[in-house]
Amino acid sequence: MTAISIRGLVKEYGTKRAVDGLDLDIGTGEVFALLGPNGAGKTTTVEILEGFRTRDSGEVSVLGEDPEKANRVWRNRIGIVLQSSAGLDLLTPREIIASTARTYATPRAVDDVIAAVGLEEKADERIAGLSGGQRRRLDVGLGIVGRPELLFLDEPTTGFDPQARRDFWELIRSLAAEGTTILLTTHYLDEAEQLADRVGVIAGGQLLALDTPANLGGRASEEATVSWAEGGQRQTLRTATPTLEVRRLAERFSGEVPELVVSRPTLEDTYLSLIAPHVIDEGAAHTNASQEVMA
Ligand SMILES: Nc1ncnc2c1ncn2[C@@H]1O[C@H](COP(=O)(O)OP(=O)(O)OP(=O)(O)O)[C@@H](O)[C@H]1O
Repeated sequence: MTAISIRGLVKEYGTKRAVDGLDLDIGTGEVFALLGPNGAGKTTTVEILEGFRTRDSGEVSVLGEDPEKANRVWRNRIGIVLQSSAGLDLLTPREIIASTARTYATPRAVDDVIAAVGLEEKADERIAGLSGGQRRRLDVGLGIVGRPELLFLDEPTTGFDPQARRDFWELIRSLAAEGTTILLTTHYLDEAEQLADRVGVIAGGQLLALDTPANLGGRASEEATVSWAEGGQRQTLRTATPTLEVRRLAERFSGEVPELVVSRPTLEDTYLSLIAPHVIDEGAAHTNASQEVMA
């Protein structure tokens, strides 16, 4: 079952090709993360899927309909997280969630939405008094109140503190467990790794890579780096068999290997090397932070 199907999608702004022949299928119930540098074409693609922008060519099907021709019934089956609470400072979260709920045939209970986005303590206070992260949670609440089959989340956790991000990830996991299909754009690689079944990397309006977070760009089969301290220096070797190397080291040291670290390329390393040829700011593309796994 396919929730979203895209074939040969093209969108131009004047002479600028923002989306350049994109093909992509997203399955029903899948959590899919669209990654890419600024200007890659993510928002354009997502807004075409939401029916907010027209395309120049290509075929698009979202929940079985062409978004350009879709009606209100279709719109009620999708959830979009917008800056919906902006300009509503005098209302409370409970009031705006309740009034939004009334526009749907089978909405979630207002208290359930408030609890799902962790706004119990702020539910009856004016929106003017909410922090940036709390407003964003309210926006997410408004996006899920209609029990959408498909939820679009555009950079959902920008401005969240670390605990709020983790709470939000739990919310997304519970929505996914209920069978909601989720299309997420994010600049946080850890968010994609935590949430997504698959990730797609786009740059210049084209799909560069499509895989599970663990396998993206052949990451799972990349060599590991083993390093340790010896003779007052840091020793490093790259190997396809890190367990064997660690065992050899353990035998040589007769036990604990000093300051042993085994690391593999992180999703961020792989992502940055995929997009490097497409990014003008070369310096930013050569960061090489490796995830360290203590063996
Ligand atoms: N309304 C518009 N008019 C003209 N050009 C546009 C318009 N919207 C987007 N673009 C251009 O199209 C390209 C893709 O933009 P888009 O917003 O889809 O990228 P993005 O991947 O969402 O970027 P970001 O991560 O910065 O949000 C960019 O070069 C952008 O300048």
